[in-house]
Amino acid sequence: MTTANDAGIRKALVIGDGSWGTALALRLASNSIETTLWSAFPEQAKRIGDARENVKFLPGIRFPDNLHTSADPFGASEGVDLVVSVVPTQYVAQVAARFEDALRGDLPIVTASKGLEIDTFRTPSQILRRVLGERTICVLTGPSHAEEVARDLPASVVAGCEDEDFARLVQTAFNGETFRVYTTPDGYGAELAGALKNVIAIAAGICDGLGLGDNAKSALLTRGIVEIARFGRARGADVRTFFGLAGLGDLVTTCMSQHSRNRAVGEAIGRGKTLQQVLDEMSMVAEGVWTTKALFGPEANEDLVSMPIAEQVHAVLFEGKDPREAVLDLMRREPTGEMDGLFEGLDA
Ligand SMILES: NC(=O)c1ccc[n+]([C@@H]2O[C@H](COP(=O)([O-])OP(=O)(O)OC[C@H]3O[C@@H](n4cnc5c(N)ncnc54)[C@H](O)[C@@H]3O)[C@@H](O)[C@H]2O)c1
Ligand SMILES: O=P(O)(O)OC[C@H](O)CO
Repeated sequence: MTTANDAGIRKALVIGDGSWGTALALRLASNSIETTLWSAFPEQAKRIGDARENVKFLPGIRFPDNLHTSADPFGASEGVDLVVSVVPTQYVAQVAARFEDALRGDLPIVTASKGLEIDTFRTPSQILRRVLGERTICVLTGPSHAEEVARDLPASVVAGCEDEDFARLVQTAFNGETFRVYTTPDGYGAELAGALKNVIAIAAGICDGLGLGDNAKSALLTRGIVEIARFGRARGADVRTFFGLAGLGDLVTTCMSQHSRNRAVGEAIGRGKTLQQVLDEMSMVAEGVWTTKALFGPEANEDLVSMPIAEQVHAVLFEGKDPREAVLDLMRREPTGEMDGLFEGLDA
């Protein structure tokens, strides 16, 4: 099997020192790539470097010798073969701007953020292209909680890029015995699926918080995937992507996992907390909150297809609707066909 070094990847930069950036940096380092984990905050870069562990966002995992830390965009970018952006979506633009002069013009980028920019409805890839200029971008996404990946528990993800050579390079860079990477040309669909599943995960958490049982949660997941796939199709994504690792796979993990921040936000709200109370208690990001907002912002509404679950999540999070009322409103809707409009006109 071709190794990352055989494929010419010897030095990597991971932008973003959260739990997922750290887990991905560890993954690259374990594939014998000299890796730098870049932090937006110098004191945090120093703290991680001194402790040889990301005590704040991924405690308990010791850094190997080939994993370095930095808060300097120029030093961190020097001589790198691979750049990975893992910044919470609302900060991608401002962080990318700090790398504008440091990253040479044609260097492709991997993005592993899962969200949508609130005011613009841009995906992380679109934000990166806008700030750093037109270039090849590969989306790395799928069911992958950092806490498990960092402990080398088996996981599978997908590397999505129209440039299939780059998707294969990314596959080689990250692939390993406990981390199996597939490729797909539908990077846009994979990125949309990864963002939208978080909205459904908040709804799943609300279900948990209200104690609605397993039938309700299964129904929610199944209707959730139909809903986000329909939206993806309307936006030009390949509907099949939503039934792969980036969509269904990640939806199941996020809706079921005790690690999921999005599910946890929903659960706390289902138990009676307000969104503000929940966010005040969190140091990590729950992207679904902002993606829900983006879905109902001016840039998304234009071709918003029917998204009944997302609509109710939006009403609960941002309009103070009682979650029990939201569930009732979902159940009282006019009965419809199960897959209406989803696969019409597609080849068998
Ligand atoms: N955690 C996971 O298991 C996981 C898995 C897959 C994808 N993701 C995605 O990865 C992205 C990063 O999430 P995470 O879980 O690594 O983060 P995190 O919640 O663990 O940590 C928060 C991150 O935000 C950064 N941050 C806070 N304020 C900032 C600011 N003003 N400017 C720039 N950065 C700031 C922090 O430095 C830190 O890197 C998200 O889009 C998330 O959806 C996370
Ligand atoms: O903890 P969450 O809810 O942000 O989910 C993290 C990942 O997207 C799971 O694949």
